[in-house]
Amino acid sequence: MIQKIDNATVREAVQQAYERCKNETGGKNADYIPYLANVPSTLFGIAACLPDGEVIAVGDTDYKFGIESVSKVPTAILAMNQYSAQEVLTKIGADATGLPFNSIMAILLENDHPSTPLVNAGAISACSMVQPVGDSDGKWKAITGFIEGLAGSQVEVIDELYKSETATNFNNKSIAWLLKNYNRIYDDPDMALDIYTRQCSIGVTAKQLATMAATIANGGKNPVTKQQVFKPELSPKIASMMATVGFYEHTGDWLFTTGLPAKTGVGGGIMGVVPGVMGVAAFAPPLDEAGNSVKAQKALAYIAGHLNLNIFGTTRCVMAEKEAAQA
Ligand SMILES: NC(=O)CC[C@H](N)C(=O)O
Repeated sequence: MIQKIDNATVREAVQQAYERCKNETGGKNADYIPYLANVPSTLFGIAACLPDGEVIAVGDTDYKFGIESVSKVPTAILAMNQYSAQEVLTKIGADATGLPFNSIMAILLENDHPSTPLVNAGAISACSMVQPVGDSDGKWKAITGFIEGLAGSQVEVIDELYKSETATNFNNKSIAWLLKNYNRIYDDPDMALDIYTRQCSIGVTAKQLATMAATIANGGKNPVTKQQVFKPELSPKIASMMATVGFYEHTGDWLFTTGLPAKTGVGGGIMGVVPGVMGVAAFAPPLDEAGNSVKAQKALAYIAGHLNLNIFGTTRCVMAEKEAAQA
């Protein structure tokens, strides 16, 4: 069955989600990265980006927060776009770990395999793959340029966050060197780790995350700038990775509840992709024990349920305007 929705229905759902969730007090800011502990816990914003380029935004959607693990998504797409989906599958993998994002045990259990670019190990490996190999500045330009293409606007590193992460990323150092031991780092390990740490420290707004998600949902074509950012065939590849591991050890619960491929970050952001339909995002710093924003999960779960966005559902949601424009 097809269910047509229009921009006004989405606006209403976003507003309702905001009202329903704004007083939610569960969770706690990440504190293993000192900067994140000090971000105001009451910040809350929701955004959706539609195929015609309209960005719906309610709450603190212009606040720049640390993108953190949501950055694993653009870098995974970039690596697939530069090489191929198959090569990323062979060199990194696409398996859910069912374990925390920074798990060393997952690498050992997967028999030397980073498993997926959407956990720390695979993300550091993906950073090592990004071309030009051996050129830190060139890699950084490729990554930030790619994120800007997806978001349709500029991004920059939050310096204080980058310093804070660099001073405390001992576990990630172990991951980078363990992967080097297994020949799963395809450039200098310290450089790959630095690129990873820097990409996690990029500041983004909920509006930018929603636009990034919409570009993925729209087959790599940014609905705001109309620029084709990556090969269309990579959209289902990245959406499947987000669906299988986007919430780490809570991924099954999330997917069961919402049916929405999405990716979280310990900065409090969540980016959700509704393939062929739209991008949604929410931001609120307090996290659950797996490192996923409590309020942002509630808000997006409400929107997904209300608009029938479940990709496993028997009712397929489509934008009415889009259909009319195509007719
Ligand atoms: N889940 C996350 O957002 C983790 C990102 C963080 N920079 C880390 O590597 O620990």
